[in-house]
Amino acid sequence: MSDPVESLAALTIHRDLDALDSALVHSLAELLQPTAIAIHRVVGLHQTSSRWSVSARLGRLVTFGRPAERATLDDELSPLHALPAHQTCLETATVRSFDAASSGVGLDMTLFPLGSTGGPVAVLEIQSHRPLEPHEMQTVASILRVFQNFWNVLDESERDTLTGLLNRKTFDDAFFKTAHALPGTASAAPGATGCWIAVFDIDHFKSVNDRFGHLIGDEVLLLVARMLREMFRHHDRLYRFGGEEFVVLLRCDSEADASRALERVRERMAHHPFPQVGRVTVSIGFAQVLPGDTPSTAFGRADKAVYHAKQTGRNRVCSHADLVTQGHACEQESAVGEVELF
Ligand SMILES: Nc1nc2c(ncn2[C@@H]2O[C@H](COP(=O)(O)OP(=O)(O)OP(=O)(O)O)[C@@H](O)[C@H]2O)c(=O)[nH]1
Repeated sequence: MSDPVESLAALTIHRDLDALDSALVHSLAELLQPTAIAIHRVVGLHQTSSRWSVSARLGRLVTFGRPAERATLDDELSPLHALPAHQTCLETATVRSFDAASSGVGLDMTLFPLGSTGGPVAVLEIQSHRPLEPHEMQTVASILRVFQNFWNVLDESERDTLTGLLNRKTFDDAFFKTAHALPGTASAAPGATGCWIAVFDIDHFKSVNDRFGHLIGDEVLLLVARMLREMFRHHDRLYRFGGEEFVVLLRCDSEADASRALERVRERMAHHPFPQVGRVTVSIGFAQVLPGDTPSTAFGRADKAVYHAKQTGRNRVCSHADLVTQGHACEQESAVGEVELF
């Protein structure tokens, strides 16, 4: 077993949550030399719609007697009950160990709950040809305590305090990661889907504050954020950019798919009875993220489209591509460096 202190030092170099999960998996793999190791995170807001998503994995992880695939779309992720031992580990927040005969995967398997401030949110799975020794279990538990504290600090720094959505500060990094993996780019993964950026702006929000007060205004912002989380897939990234403006990075196959998803959100919002306030509508502008875009060029196009939606009646979804076709905007707005970086 290599040095646990070195493992902790390697972990705490990272400032990115995805990288932190991978670093944990790598550190523990070096320490324990297991057959496979993975972190299963719970995604989705509600018990019924929650699913497992493998956020980091090393080795040939076996589930149900076959290698696990890293699924990318919500529909392809397993519901919680598909991994009953993992679900119990999560719900009881206890470490669970299985020998090769009882694990269901033909190997020894140990499951550790991973918590956040609100309770367990993930399970660390270690598969090996031998049971973990008591001193190894103790070392893993200690590393996980540091990992979780560090994860919580990073997670909090990436989120908007009112809504819990990602904050603007984290947008650029996520944008560049997405833009570098777009279909047609050198680093695109096989089967990569396109990406659209959408800007949501609540209509006449000042009048909500003026008529009902800031507390009710905040409540509206919270409800809008929750509806966005419910209506987008877990791999779509949701941001509050401040005030009543929200931004979504949306993975879709086509402009028509993006438009349909956004139209669904607009419509649901417009029909939702907001307590005390009644009807609240949003204007939405969207644009395809193109290879070579910077965060500001892509945002600038979506922002132009949302401005058009406001000018033409609000409670509308407008595409920048349509503005170009109709002569309200020009394609050159995609040129890198044309819009100032924020
Ligand atoms: N309650 C609350 N209000 C906020 C917050 N941040 C910004 N606001 C308010 O959001 C309002 C935004 O108003 P405007 O930018 O004039 O836009 P609008 O009234 O939504 O009008 P349109 O966008 O043109 O439909 C302002 O009154 C801000 O004070 C917040 O965190 N909480």
